[in-house]
Amino acid sequence: MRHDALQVSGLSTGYRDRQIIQSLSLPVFRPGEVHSLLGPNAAGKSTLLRALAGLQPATGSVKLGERELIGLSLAEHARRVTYMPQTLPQGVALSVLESVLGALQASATDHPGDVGGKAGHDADQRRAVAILERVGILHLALEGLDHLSGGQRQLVSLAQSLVREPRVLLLDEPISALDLQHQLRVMRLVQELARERGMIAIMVLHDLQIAARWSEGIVMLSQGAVVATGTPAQAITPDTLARVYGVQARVEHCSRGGLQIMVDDVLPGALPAGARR
Ligand SMILES: Nc1ncnc2c1ncn2[C@@H]1O[C@H](COP(=O)(O)OP(=O)(O)OP(=O)(O)O)[C@@H](O)[C@H]1O
Repeated sequence: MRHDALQVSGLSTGYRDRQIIQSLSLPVFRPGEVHSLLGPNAAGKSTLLRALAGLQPATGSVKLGERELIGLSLAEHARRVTYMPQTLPQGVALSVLESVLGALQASATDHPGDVGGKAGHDADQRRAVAILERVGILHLALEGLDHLSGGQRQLVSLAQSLVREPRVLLLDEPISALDLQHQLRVMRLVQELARERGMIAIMVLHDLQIAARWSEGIVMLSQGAVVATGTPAQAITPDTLARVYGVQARVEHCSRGGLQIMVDDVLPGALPAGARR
């Protein structure tokens, strides 16, 4: 297994008529770590993840170890970085197991040593079943994707990403549709897999409390720019919450190392978070 760090520097990206992120640099992401990307609506979080995944044009540098990812073909990029989108596409007539197998086979070139034929097929089946089991949805294996609830679809999307065993996993609001128990299970699973595989996980979250509990590092983004980085305690402070979200908040440090975040009010004169000033 390769254990390379991810280094983002001078990254710019946006859409045809509008630059969203301008020359953004981030602290190094190390193998085995979980990081959270926070910020208000429209801050540019998804745009940044999609640029890191090679899904939209960008300039600057995104290096995994010594390898520059910007400019790689989509297939080459996808061999190293997997992006879990906010939603699964609708109208796909596949079972859960078939969709996870499909995700694995689409990444077949990641594993050039893999055997083909029946042995290869059996190995893929075992791998898909194993990931369904770890995500806790093996009982849904033969269910059609279009018969699933929103939360179940989100778990399938996670399984499709994890089965590819990427070196960098980018998750866009992976727990937004999940109940409390599933939120905890998913965060724990991502942390475990990051450590087991030496994978770098970067996720967009809106729940600051969860981000603080499960992340080694935080990146706080506002209007396409980095406002704060560091450990949860360094990055999530009353000052950064006021600047980024326009709220008056208290942050208390718990004895078990977590943060307790209490939002008391919207600051007087604050624009809706994310609105351009
Ligand atoms: N396909 C697109 N074409 C043009 N502009 C876009 C496109 N997608 C997003 N944007 C714009 O880019 C900006 C950043 O959007 P982005 O989706 O990255 O924000 P975000 O931080 O992920 O927000 P949220 O928390 O609401 O999901 C927004 O102003 C949005 O309108």
